Formats: sequence, structure tokens, C-alpha cells
Amino acid sequence: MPPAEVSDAGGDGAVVSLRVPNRFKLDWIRSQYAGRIEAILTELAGKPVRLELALAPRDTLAHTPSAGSSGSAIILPGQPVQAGQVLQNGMRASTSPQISSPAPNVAPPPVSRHRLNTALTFDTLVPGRANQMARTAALHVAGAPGVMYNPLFIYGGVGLGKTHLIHAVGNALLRDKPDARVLYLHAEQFISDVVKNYQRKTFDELKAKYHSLDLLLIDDVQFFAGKDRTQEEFFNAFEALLAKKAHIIMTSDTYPKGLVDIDERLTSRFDAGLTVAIEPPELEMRVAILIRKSDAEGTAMPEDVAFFIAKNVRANVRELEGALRKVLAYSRFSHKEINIALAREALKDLLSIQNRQISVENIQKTVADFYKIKVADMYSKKRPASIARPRQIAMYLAKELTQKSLPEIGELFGGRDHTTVLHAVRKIGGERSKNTELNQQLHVLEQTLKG
Ligand SMILES: Nc1ncnc2c1ncn2[C@@H]1O[C@H](COP(=O)(O)OP(=O)(O)OP(=O)(O)O)[C@@H](O)[C@H]1O
Repeated sequence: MPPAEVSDAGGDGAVVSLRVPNRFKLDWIRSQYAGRIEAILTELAGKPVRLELALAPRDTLAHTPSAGSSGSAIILPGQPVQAGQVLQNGMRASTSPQISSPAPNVAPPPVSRHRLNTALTFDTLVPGRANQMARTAALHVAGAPGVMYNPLFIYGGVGLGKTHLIHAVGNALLRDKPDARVLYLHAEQFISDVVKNYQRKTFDELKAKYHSLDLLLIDDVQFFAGKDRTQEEFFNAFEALLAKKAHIIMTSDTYPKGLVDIDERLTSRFDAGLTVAIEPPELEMRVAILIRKSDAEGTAMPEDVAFFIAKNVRANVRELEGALRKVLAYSRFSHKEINIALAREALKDLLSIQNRQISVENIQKTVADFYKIKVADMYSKKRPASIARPRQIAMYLAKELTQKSLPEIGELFGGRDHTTVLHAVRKIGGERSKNTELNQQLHVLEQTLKG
């Protein structure tokens, strides 16, 4: 498979697949350039273009001339873009006259001494229940490195903000102490450093580089699996740094004891400071992230649209960012304002692969989220209006959007009588035609549930 290819996604869109040689570059391109690349490709192609980033298989890179030094290449769709309009390594600008923006530079980042991405700070990290512990611990380390929680081990699934968080610690420390010796690196970079120094027999250089740090931030240590020499060098660095009270922060996709093919003397040390998880973001956090990131792009995101996207894109923040980029690009491209209909259109591929079976349970959960009450209140006997009304709305939607009978719905709402459900359906249905605010809320809920 070539490093980049274009396919028609059917309908109005196209997909540009970009293969990147390693994880570090992949993350970098994704966080720094993906939005811009997608926007420019969309403008060039005259239709929505989705950028798909993936790691290139090793043999592809070795045999593809366009892989070049960065190993990245973009080929634009054939229509309406002219043949020959190929961006290689992101360096060759388009010949298209309409394009005013420069071609994005997807070359690897200029390697600063610290290798930190200055955009990834505590200010740009949205707090929430999902990252509360990890964020608090990280803030603590940034304020007083080498004192507590050493090493700090942060684990969690993909795209949940682990990399962001450790960059934030490095950036915060450097802001307070510009002379601090801080280094961020992906575990793969450590591995290749070890290999390089092993071949050149320059282990003293390796030691000098790592053992002198004040803060070592190392991402995705699960990549050390099966790399004995790397593990040994990391063990040495680890011991040297801890002995001089330098701080180490690591991330991984699993907790220390869950790591496979990594020496136990390392994994037990990983667990010796503080181990914290980052969970998938909860709904409020996803809404806040969408609104914040959209603001940062200079576009105000209506709350109902953020709710619609957040309800439908749940897996992780990276996917949420991808969905947001699509919606923003779609709105820019079509010169339409951002609303639920536009978001649904922009995300139709993504939404169609989700199971669109609307269940009463799903309605209860969505309505409870929307009105910020507990799902349990849908079945409870509580009667205050703040609870009873959302419950009636959920009953109304259950009747409208599912095939269930009134007694079945009553049963699912804590064993209520079918006349209670009928009353709710008539009441909300009747009010809907007169009350625009209620109508708008029902509209948002229906769109969200239908996806
Ligand atoms: N709480 C948050 N607030 C704002 N942006 C976030 C948050 N969490 C994650 N992100 C953003 O989501 C994207 C993915 O995050 P990041 O790369 O840090 O994830 P990760 O957990 O390191 O994933 P992986 O294990 O795949 O490397 C980044 O662009 C990051 O800035």
C-alpha cells in the first residue's frame, strides 16, 4: 500500500489516507496539522475531504520513493483537482489558483531541545471527572518536581489526553524555571536512541543525555515490550534520575502490572510513585471540549450542536476533535451556519455506522443528560416538576420514536400505569405546538436520538 491514497467516500465526500512512518509523527501531524490539511484539501477538491492518518507498514516506507525523509505524502483527488497536483512531503504547493493559504508543512516538527509542543498546556486541557486525578497529580508535579508522586504513571486508552497532559507539565515547569532540563519523548525515540548509541558504541553519550535531566516525560512505555537492551538502559536512566530527585512521568495504554514483556524490576518501579488513570470523557466534558476547541478556531459552537456531537461521538477526544473538524470544515465549505442539520450531514458516515436502534433506555438516558437529572429519576416515584417534566418528555419520545405500546412504556418507567403514559404523551404533544422553546428542545432530542 502506498503512503497516501485517495478514495471517494461515496456521496459528496472524499477520503485522503496519509501514511506516516511512526507514532510520534502521527500524533504530531494529527494535533498540529490535520485540521488545516483537511480544510485546504476540502477547498482544493471543491467537496468535503476527510483526512485519515495511519501508521505505514515498515516495508511500504522502505520501497516508496515518496516516503522521503518525513515519509508523508498527500495525493489529491483527481476531480476537480488537476492531475499532477501532488503534495509530496507536504512541501510542494498546489498550482490551484483559488488557494491562497500556503501548503501545510507536514514535515516533522523542528526539534527543540525539550521536544515539547507548546500548544499542549494546562490552559488548553479541559478538566473533567475523567482526567481529574491525573490532572491534579500532574499540576502538583509541575509545581514541585521531584518531591511527590515520583514516578508519575498515567495510563488510559487512545486519544484521552495522556500526551497532552505530560506536555502540559513540561511547559508549565519551563514557564516557571526556564533553565530546567526537560525532555519529552515517545518511547520509540528512546528505543532508536539506544539502538543508535549501541551501534556507535557511544553509551556514555546516551547516559549524559538522559541522566542529567530534571524532568523526563516519556510517552507510551508499552512500546518497550520485548526490547531488552532498551529496558536495561531505561532502568539505568530511571535509577539515576530518581536518585538525584529528578522527576519521571510516563504514559502507557495500561497500568504497570498489565504491561507485557517488560521486566518486572521495571514495572514494579513504575508503580512505586503514583499511578493514575485517564478515563474516557463524560458527556459534559465532551460538550465543554467541543465548545472550547471550536472557540479556539474562532467559531462559536451552539450548545445544542455540541450536545448532538458529544452524544454521538463518545470514544475519545481525538475522535471528538475529528468530528469537530469535519463540522467546521463543512460549514466553511458550504457557507452555512452550524446547526444540528449541518452537523448531521457532515458526520453522516460516522453516524450511519452506529447502531441507530432507538430504545426506551437510550431515550431515558439522553433526556436525563439533556435536563441534567439522574437516569434513575426516570423510574423513580419522585414528583418535583424538575424531574416529572423530563420524565413526561421521555415518555412522549418513547411513544413517538419506538414501537412500544403504552403499557410497555409504563412498565419501563418504573411500572407506571398506561394512563400515566397517555397523559404525558397528550400533554407534551399538545404543548409542543404552542411552546417554541419546548419544541426546540424536543427537536434537539429527536435529532440526537436519530443521529
Ligand atoms: N481534556 C482535554 N482537553 C482538550 N484537549 C484534549 C483533552 N484530552 C485530549 N485532548 C486532545 O485530544 C487529542 C488526543 O490527545 P492525546 O494525544 O494527548 O491522547 P493520548 O491519550 O496520548 O493518546 P495515544 O495513546 O493515542 O497517544 C490531542 O489533540 C489533545 O490535545
